[in-house]
Amino acid sequence: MLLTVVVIASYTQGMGVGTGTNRLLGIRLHRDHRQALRVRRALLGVVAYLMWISVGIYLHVMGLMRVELGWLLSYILLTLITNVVFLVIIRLDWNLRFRDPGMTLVQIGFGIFWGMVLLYQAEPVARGGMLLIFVTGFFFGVFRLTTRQFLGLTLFASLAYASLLRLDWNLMDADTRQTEIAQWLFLTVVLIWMSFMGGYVARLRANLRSALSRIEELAHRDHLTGTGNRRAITGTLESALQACVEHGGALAVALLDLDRFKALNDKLGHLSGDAVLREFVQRIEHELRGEDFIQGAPAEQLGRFGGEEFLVVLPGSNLAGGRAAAERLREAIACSPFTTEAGEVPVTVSIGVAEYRQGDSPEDILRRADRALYRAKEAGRNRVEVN
Ligand SMILES: Nc1nc2c(ncn2[C@@H]2O[C@H](COP(=O)(O)OP(=O)(O)OP(=O)(O)O)[C@@H](O)[C@H]2O)c(=O)[nH]1
Repeated sequence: MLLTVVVIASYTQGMGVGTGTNRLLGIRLHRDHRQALRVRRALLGVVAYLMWISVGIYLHVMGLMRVELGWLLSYILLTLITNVVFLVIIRLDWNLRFRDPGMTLVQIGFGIFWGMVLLYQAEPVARGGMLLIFVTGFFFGVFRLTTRQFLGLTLFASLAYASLLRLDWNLMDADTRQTEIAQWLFLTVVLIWMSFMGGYVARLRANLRSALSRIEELAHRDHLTGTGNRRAITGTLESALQACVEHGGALAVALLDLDRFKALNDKLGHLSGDAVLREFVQRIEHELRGEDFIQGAPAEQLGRFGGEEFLVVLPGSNLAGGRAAAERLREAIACSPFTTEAGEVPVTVSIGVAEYRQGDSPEDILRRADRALYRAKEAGRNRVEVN
């Protein structure tokens, strides 16, 4: 009963209504998103087995199975145990040690095995219809398996069915033999076709995944300097603020603005200005190296906020720590001239620092950093001010 509830919860989640259902039932499939997906897929496998078992029960009632009820009950028990083992492996994260953590090949392999066992015990007259359901098990591989893996499974299924016919050969009359051979051929042809389709879909999926990650990369990266863009650094700031709200702790931000950059552009040209921006980012990133973790996850710590304005998020730093870090950054820029096509050029930066105060929104802390930056400019530039 519980299994059925879990299966339905996972199934409805797959249809987009499950988050609520699972929350309602107090079921959390897995703390890790990818593992939760694998649990969900394994549970969908259980649905497929339940369908298959229903077929077995129906055929038994109709007198089309060659076995007793006890055999059928043992079969049901063993297939469910197989599924529970897969679920436990995923829940305990043991699957992460395998080359394919989704265990797609193995799960389909077991599906074929158990499918064949039931097919063998069915009267030949029922097998044609059963094969229709049997091939649905292959759909689980459509998103994962390569054509070669699919063909391997096809060979396995085709040989298994051929062996089944061989075992039954002497019990069959001539008509049944003809029908069975035709069914075996159709099964093999359909599975070969599915192998190529499945491989094609898997390739499409891989292409889509790499295109998506490229788009994601582009959406978060500043084209000129290669650092995070405003969207990325704002995301970092929001996560860092959230971490402060949830776990306490300090947080400082530093708003950096290159000094008299317009004059530099006017004097040396825009291309040299661009080169300065790139070197600026390199120097700052070099200084920040090894500090880019928020709540244990890697995060973009520097981002281009506007034209020649950059934001640095300093998780764990209070105002004094933020000021010290900002001083280091200022010094890293002012310590030696920058190299451009037009020659070496001295560059300085003004920095405004603010720390997190309880109840701050991202805008609040940024507003205070901006005020401090304004004061740094007013006080003569190439300096750090805090607010
Ligand atoms: N080369 C280059 N220049 C840029 C880029 N983005 C913004 N700028 C220039 O940065 C300059 C910023 O000028 P202002 O806002 O007047 O500031 P500033 O000259 O740095 O003066 P202060 O900030 O007061 O020290 C403008 O001339 C922009 O054209 C860019 O991607 N490349």
